Amino acid sequence: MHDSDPASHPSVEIVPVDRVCGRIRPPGSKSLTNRALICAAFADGDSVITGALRSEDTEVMIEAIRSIGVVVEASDGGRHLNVSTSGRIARTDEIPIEMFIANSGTTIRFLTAALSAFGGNYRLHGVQRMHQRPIGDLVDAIAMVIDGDISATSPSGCPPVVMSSRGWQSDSMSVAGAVSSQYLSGLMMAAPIRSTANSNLTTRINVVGELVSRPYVDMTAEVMRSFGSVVGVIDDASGTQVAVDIGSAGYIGGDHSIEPDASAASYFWAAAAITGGEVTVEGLNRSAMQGDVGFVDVLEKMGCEVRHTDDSITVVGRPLSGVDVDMNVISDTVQTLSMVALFAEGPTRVRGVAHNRFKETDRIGDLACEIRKLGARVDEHDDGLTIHPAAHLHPATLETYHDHRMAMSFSLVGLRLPGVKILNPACTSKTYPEYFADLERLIGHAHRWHTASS
Ligand SMILES: O=C(O)C1=C[C@@H](OP(=O)(O)O)[C@@H](O)[C@H](O)C1
Ligand SMILES: C=C(OP(=O)(O)O)C(=O)O
Repeated sequence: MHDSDPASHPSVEIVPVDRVCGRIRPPGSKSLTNRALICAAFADGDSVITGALRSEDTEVMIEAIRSIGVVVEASDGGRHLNVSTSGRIARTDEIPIEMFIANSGTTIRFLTAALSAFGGNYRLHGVQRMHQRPIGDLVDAIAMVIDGDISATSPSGCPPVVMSSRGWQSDSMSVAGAVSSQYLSGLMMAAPIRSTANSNLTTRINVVGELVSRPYVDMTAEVMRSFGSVVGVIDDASGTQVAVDIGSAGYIGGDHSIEPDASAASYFWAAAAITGGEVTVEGLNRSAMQGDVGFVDVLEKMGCEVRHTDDSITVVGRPLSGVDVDMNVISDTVQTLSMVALFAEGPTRVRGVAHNRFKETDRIGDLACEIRKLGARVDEHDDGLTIHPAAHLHPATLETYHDHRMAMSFSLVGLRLPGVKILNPACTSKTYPEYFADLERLIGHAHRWHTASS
């Protein structure tokens, strides 16, 4: 193991820096990689995915589709994927195929929907936390259309998911969207799989009630279109109800390139913001498919200067003021923003993210708990939190709750405050195994890796 390999160290301490300045291209988007893998796995013809993310969340997706006969060949450190299905993908109606999906929400939600449309016997399970993360609304939606049985077997409708399916037998379905948008995205991507098998009709999916994290649904539609699908996302006149129509055409294999991950980029933009530095993230622009590029708009509102080009977004740190912001559509960046808030003048109120309690950990309660250890006051609300910056923050040893975004966010405080130790830094492997190495390269010096946890 390498000296600075997070896996060999129970904690890491970031050595503060004056100003973070530089350019960086984060690894490929998790959300785009896993969508492309689903579409490619069920496509007619082979696909090539370039710029893909290699991390735990994409590896569990790749292993799962391999288990139904899809051939995935990785090269260039996992960034280049050849996905081949022709004549190999098999549906088994006998022994259930076991799929281990660790704690990847996208993988379990997208696959549950896709496999229910494809048909066969499956059991999808993960780590302990995955068995506490909801999937009941998706399972209920599928139960209404499946020719077969599906259930979520942990209390409160959580995985493992067990299903025995001969496909869908309806062209119309409804799903709730208040807990996660991944249910709708999963059903959307499943529709062409079912269409090729069973139907020449358009599939209509109605969203019942609120839909969180909306940009991910538009991303799903865009990726599907790039695989030949005809998709319409329809907002009613009041702007509160969403429905999706998906044409009967199946997926067609082809070449797809993946944008750098915008949620991962948020840490680097925030590093510029809190140190008065200047960081350019390459490979992203205002019209990226990922809604999380909108994080820079919040930094701009706090006082930063933001510059956009066709192939980059730069943040220049300036004196920061607190904001009152609804982060429903960019909820993966709440932890990043909370760290920026600690260095702003005046409080920051984050709204609209009640669904953050259902992610890798409770990203409201657990986040508040760790921020308080640094000496700041935090009010916890049902839908978010208010952070009151303290005149003097103090060093602390911070828990990460097996949540990659906790570890990556806490590294930001370490850029300004000596003595911040982050426990279990290896948890960034869920979406960004090289995070600490990339941060080191950007700031130009090494972190202190600890062999004891405190
Ligand atoms: O569809 C996706 O790729 C994602 C949707 C979001 O989840 P929710 O819809 O549960 O908010 C986001 O938090 C997750 O990291 C990725
Ligand atoms: C919430 C996340 O992931 P998922 O829901 O895909 O596990 C995340 O990456 O922040």
